[in-house]
Amino acid sequence: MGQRETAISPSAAPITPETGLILHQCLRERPDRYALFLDIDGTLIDLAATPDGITVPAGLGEALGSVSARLGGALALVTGRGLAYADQLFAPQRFPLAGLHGTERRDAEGAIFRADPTASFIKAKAHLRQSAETLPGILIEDKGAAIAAHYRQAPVLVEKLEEVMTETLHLAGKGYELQRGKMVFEIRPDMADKGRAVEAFLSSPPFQGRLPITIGDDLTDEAMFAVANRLGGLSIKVGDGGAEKSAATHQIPDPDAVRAVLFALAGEVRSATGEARP
Ligand SMILES: O=P(O)(O)OC[C@H]1O[C@H](O[C@H]2O[C@H](CO)[C@@H](O)[C@H](O)[C@H]2O)[C@H](O)[C@@H](O)[C@@H]1O
Repeated sequence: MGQRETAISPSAAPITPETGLILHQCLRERPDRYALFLDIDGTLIDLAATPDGITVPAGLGEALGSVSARLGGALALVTGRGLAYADQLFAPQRFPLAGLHGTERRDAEGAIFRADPTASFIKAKAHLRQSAETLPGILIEDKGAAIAAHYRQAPVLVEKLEEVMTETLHLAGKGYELQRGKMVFEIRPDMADKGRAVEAFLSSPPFQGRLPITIGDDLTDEAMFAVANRLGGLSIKVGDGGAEKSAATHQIPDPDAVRAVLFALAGEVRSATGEARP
């Protein structure tokens, strides 16, 4: 599981010009108008060599809690991680959350929506695990209703792994699709995506009636960018995405720049309410 920093050292980075300032201004000036949807890996938390190698910066969970309070609770995490994994990263804080790229979702009332893996998907996962034994460096992350195969430790195997994932998808049968991401292939149910998760959140309080601000760094985040664009919100891509095209209308350099805005807002909320820094 991801490491958490223990020292209290919220980022002292200045807010990055342009997008950082726009984001800060929207959330500070119109907290009743916007809802915030945040991806986790590569957006809130720096990427690491392995899925469990991530470090949650000190004070980040508390900062998210303060920003959420400022937005009347209209802050949700929308991630490829499972619900339980994402929750423990920010505990004791707990937020509305969409996991496995929207396959599972916990709304603001705590109601959970999820899909069970089919029997053919369970067999397909066993096939993938067995095939990966012959692919040194390929790391399998079984997330229950979805499964990821990471090639960050063995980039030369990308083509071979893609073949294995295509076979695995075939075995999984109807209702599943291949999701590409940063040095990873995933197989997940095709009935959900991050865009549909954002729409589902927006259909009930405290998100309802607000404009979505969606922030993410990867291909899976494109679905939520499209929703934000269609509804007149703000879509923000973290990093330049290399050769990948993005529908996002705004760009911010890196997770540090995202966190700078969140820590600044959280500090303002605490000053306004007279709360001590955690
Ligand atoms: O939607 P996200 O919150 O961005 O989650 C996407 C995937 O993130 C994780 O994989 C990525 O981050 C790892 C840790 O930094 C990195 O080693 C890997 O190469 C990245 O692809 C996670 O392991 C996946 O389950 C998520 O779907």
